[in-house]
Amino acid sequence: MSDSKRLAGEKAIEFVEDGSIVGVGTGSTVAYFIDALARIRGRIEGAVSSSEQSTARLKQHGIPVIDLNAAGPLPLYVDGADECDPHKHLIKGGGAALTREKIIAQASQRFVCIIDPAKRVPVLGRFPLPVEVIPMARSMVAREIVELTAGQPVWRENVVTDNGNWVLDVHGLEITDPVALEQRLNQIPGIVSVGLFARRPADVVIVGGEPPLVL
Ligand SMILES: O=C[C@H](O)[C@H](O)[C@H](O)COP(=O)(O)O
Repeated sequence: MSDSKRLAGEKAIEFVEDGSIVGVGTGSTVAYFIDALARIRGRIEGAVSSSEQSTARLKQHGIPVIDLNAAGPLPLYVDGADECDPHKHLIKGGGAALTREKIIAQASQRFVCIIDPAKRVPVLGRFPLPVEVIPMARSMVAREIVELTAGQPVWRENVVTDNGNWVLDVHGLEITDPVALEQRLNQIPGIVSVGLFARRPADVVIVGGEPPLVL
């Protein structure tokens, strides 16, 4: 598993443009991408980071971390996923970094998603859908989700996001229309962001293996 994550992360380096600022996601697969990026750090201007975790790793490698507001639109965003369907729609947020990830994905011209083969599914939903919520809205949002979907929201206790918020994981979904579900959930007050990347899916998916598969 970790070998396929490493192979996916290393393959993504081929998408990095010289002199650019690279958007960097979060997670164990991205950690391999950051390590590979370190080997070419002289060729890039820096990185925009989606989490404190990735910022720490980038800095350890001496890669300059640049504020998104100072960077403008990015040519490339590289990130992992918890699930990926055949339309490159994703579930993300297993590491609670979904909101900043979504912001950087939106700011990027090309989103390259790096996954191991186990992340590929025909229909999203086996992995519980993460939803970042403002703490005071947790119970209300959970009730709304129960009313709106067939899912069961579970509070991810003891987890506080980098933005100071909480996470609900919605179990038992079979997401046949990810764009519609993302839109509907986004309308509930108190939801900061939904870990569905359907309105802005990945552009390229790299599945780690020998050789890696580029979809
Ligand atoms: O919040 C975390 C991110 O969305 C990750 O990209 C996702 O959880 C996949 O992580 P990993 O590469 O560790 O499986």
